[in-house]
Amino acid sequence: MNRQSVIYLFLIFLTGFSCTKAQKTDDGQILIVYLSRTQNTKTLAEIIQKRVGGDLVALELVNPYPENYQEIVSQVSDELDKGFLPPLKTKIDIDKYDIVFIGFPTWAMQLPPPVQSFLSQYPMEGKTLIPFNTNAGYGLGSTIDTIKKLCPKATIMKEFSMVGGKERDGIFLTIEGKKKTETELKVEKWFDSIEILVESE
Ligand SMILES: Cc1cc2nc3c(=O)[nH]c(=O)nc-3n(C[C@H](O)[C@H](O)[C@H](O)COP(=O)(O)O)c2cc1C
Repeated sequence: MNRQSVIYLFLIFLTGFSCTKAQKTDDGQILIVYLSRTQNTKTLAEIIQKRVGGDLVALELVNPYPENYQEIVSQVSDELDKGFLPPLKTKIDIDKYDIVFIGFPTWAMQLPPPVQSFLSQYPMEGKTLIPFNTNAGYGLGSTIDTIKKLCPKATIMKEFSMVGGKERDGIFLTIEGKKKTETELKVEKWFDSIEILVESE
């Protein structure tokens, strides 16, 4: 084995080592919380959890949204106009966590009301907040700005965002098969850029 191969193997070992450390979440250090309707953001949340460990929690509402797409669009638009924060069924012992991944779809180019409820309830003071998002191709809209406003005392890291479903066009879960594998690689690159493994140790 030449010197280059030895260094390469050593780097793989190091990566594996830090990954294992990051996955030690018995102390409940990492929370991955998400809102998802057609499972794209949920799948992304699971990919993140597979990589860093931590507790995975879905945001659930006291009064769930309608199944029908037009009805949810109209209800969400109304809630956003009024600044209504829907009550959450999900309760979290937030003090247990230092690092919080927050996952959400873009809704009406804004942060979905349930995620606004969550961050209003838990403003993440002193925590590291890492946003991740799926959308129908129109991007993040004002979501990150709203997160910054709701969490002025959190350290907010660079988000991960990708195209998920297009429910309006009858396209639901798309992060599966080849696209899921590609997403895993993109998430890996994102981790390299945000150095989460270094920060979480
Ligand atoms: C009420 C509602 C509003 C939406 N508004 C937008 C939007 O403004 N921009 C966009 O790109 N996608 C929009 N979408 C599409 C979702 O962001 C996209 O399908 C996302 O991948 C869904 O994530 P999920 O599968 O985790 O629910 C909207 C979807 C819903 C249900």
